[in-house]
Amino acid sequence: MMKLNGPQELGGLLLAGGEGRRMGGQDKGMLPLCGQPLAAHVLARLAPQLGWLAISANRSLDDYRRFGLPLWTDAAAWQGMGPLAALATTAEQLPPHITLLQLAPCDTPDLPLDLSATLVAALAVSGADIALPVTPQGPQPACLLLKVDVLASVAPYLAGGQRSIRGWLATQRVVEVPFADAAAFANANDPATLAALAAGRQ
Ligand SMILES: Nc1nc2c(ncn2[C@@H]2O[C@H](COP(=O)(O)OP(=O)(O)OP(=O)(O)O)[C@@H](O)[C@H]2O)c(=O)[nH]1
Repeated sequence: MMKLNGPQELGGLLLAGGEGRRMGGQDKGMLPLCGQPLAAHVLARLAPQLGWLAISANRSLDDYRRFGLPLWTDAAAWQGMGPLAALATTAEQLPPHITLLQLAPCDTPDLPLDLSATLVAALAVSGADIALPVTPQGPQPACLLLKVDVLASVAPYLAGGQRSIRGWLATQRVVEVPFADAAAFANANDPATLAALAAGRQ
């Protein structure tokens, strides 16, 4: 069982429900990196930062269940609509004591260990509702931190025919938070990047 050492009200959601087209349709979170599934690496980076953690996945459910965390699939109404489908579903599943939610994709094994604390601090000083990490390579929307109140706006956004997480962010109060280390956000979207991450660990 994973040790969750962060503040009680700070939850996290591992986004693992994508189709992995650039990875030939494989379930990225379950691909091995140094003998462990990619998702296990991400969860190990997140758990010390958070008080609660859940997984959003649409296949390999028996494998994801082994992490011993709450697990749900995208609601039928939002299937195939991308990461916002996970958020629309999560809005209905979150325990009430969670007020802040950290997102992370299942394919970023080197996330900063101060990711959530940095984003929480930025939210507090800015008065924004969402803290968006920005590295020298650009914004990292799959790693944002949000106040759970904003989740209520996701289902209407999807119902209006839109799917883009960047488009949804444009409707929200967002503070951009710089992270200098782009490599910490490297994600194994395709076989070459996964191979490079593996080579970097040898
Ligand atoms: N729950 C859920 N998660 C998703 C969905 N689409 C993408 N994700 C997750 O969101 C994160 C970012 O998405 P991408 O990196 O584009 O992943 P992907 O869609 O599997 O990959 P490509 O098909 O190659 O674009 C990944 O961790 C995905 O697993 C979805 O429809 N539902």
